[in-house]
Amino acid sequence: MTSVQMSAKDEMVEQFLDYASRGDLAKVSTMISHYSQLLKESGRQGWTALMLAARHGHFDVVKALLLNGCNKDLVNKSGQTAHDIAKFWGHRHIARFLSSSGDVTLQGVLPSNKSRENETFFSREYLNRMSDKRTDLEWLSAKQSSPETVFIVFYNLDPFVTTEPEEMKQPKLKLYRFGKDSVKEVIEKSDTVVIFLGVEKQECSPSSPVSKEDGLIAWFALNTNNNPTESLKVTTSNSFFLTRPMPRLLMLNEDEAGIVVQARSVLAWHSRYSFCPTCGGETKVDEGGYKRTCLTEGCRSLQGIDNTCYPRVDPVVIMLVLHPDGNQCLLGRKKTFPPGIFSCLAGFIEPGETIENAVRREVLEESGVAVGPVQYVSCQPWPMPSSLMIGCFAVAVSTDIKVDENEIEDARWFTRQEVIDALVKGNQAVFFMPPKQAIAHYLVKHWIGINSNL
Ligand SMILES: NC(=O)c1ccc[n+]([C@@H]2O[C@H](COP(=O)([O-])OP(=O)(O)OC[C@H]3O[C@@H](n4cnc5c(N)ncnc54)[C@H](O)[C@@H]3O)[C@@H](O)[C@H]2O)c1
Ligand SMILES: [Mg+2]
Ligand SMILES: [Mg+2]
Ligand SMILES: [Mg+2]
Ligand SMILES: [Zn+2]
Repeated sequence: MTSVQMSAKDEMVEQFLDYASRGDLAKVSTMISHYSQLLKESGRQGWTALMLAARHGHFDVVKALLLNGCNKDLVNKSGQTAHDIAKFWGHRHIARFLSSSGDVTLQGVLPSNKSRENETFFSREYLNRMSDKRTDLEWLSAKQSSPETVFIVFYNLDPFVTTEPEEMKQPKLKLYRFGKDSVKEVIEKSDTVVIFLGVEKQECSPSSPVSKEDGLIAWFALNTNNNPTESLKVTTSNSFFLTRPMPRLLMLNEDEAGIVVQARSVLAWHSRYSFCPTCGGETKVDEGGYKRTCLTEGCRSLQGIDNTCYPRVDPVVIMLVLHPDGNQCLLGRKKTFPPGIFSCLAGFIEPGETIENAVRREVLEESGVAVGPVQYVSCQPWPMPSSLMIGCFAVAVSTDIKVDENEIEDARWFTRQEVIDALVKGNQAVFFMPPKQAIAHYLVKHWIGINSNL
């Protein structure tokens, strides 16, 4: 390392220690979020930031440093820990906090995450995808002409659904299951894309007829941009294309919601990527709809693994940011939300970014709040058109809010009680929650459910 680099680093450490001595929580948090190795640094006489914050009685800085994983057992050149220092200078609450076994650190604020998988709406897998069959053209073709095979139909990415008359008040929608003869005409049209979804898991459908060939009931989905109503042979009333999919897709039953998210995301990819993104040439649909192969000889997309050939999934972090006091959470609203709704902050993960860093960046960008520990909770495929919402809890290490008005309209800390009211009191609450099928709702409920005595 050159002397210039050395002095730049020394200067940064000195500044960090100075902020800790003066109790500047925002500056300390921002520096840690950029250079976490600062937590290990010490200055004159081996004093760390934790020791300096303890010396000067800055409880919030001590907490933030510990939440970020600072080692409280380090000693200075006089052999004192941060705890010894806090005690010596009479900051009893800090000494008590440092001697407690770190309860108020990560585990204290975050609900415990018992490693069970948390199921969200859209996440249930009703079908076995059988990806090995996607290249078996003979098998796919036999299944497409089998009378047991189920076809679901989309028009401009809206699924054809049906509802029972007695359920009309609060309709639970079902996918309309077409047989091969009903969709024959539509499949033959040149703009129609057909994809293979999978086969029914045997245990899910004990009453279904069993296919004669191999006992597997295959499902296919198709999308067309020309209204297919005339050519489809529909035998029931109360059946229609589900236009304005959001929020109406949330009325699907849970088993079929998982099928729709798979089908709609892949079909949306086909409708947006008609040509090769590498050379602009024509492509053909391969692998049961899970690949588009460029037809231009020598195209770079044909060499090695090329991700433009495969359907895309866009990872999005969505996070419930918890206040360091463990009793409030940060929610925000976009201008486009219906009046009164506040939700978890969210944002697309960028290339080369971890889930944790995306959470920290998006929260800082949108609300100005610095985040320390991040814990994964659950995820949700989201068919608008192909996001994977990655739900996390995160602990704030600074609490002042400065909203980026380009992204969101408002962000606030809500108390546990306000959140409980929003969940149970509806109109009398100070704000509204997103619908129960959204992972934002799930995260909030999970936080309340685990930590409260409800
Ligand atoms: N904010 C919420 O409460 C919430 C809740 C549920 C679902 N979602 C979904 O999460 C997604 C991301 O949230 P956000 O809009 O706040 O993200 P964001 O904060 O990253 O901001 C969105 C902006 O990011 C850019 N962007 C970067 N990568 C993109 C990509 N792959 N696709 C589209 N735009 C991209 C675009 O300019 C876009 O306007 C949205 O699609 C939204 O439907 C958000
Ligand atoms: Mg953002
Ligand atoms: Mg956002
Ligand atoms: Mg973003
Ligand atoms: Zn190409």
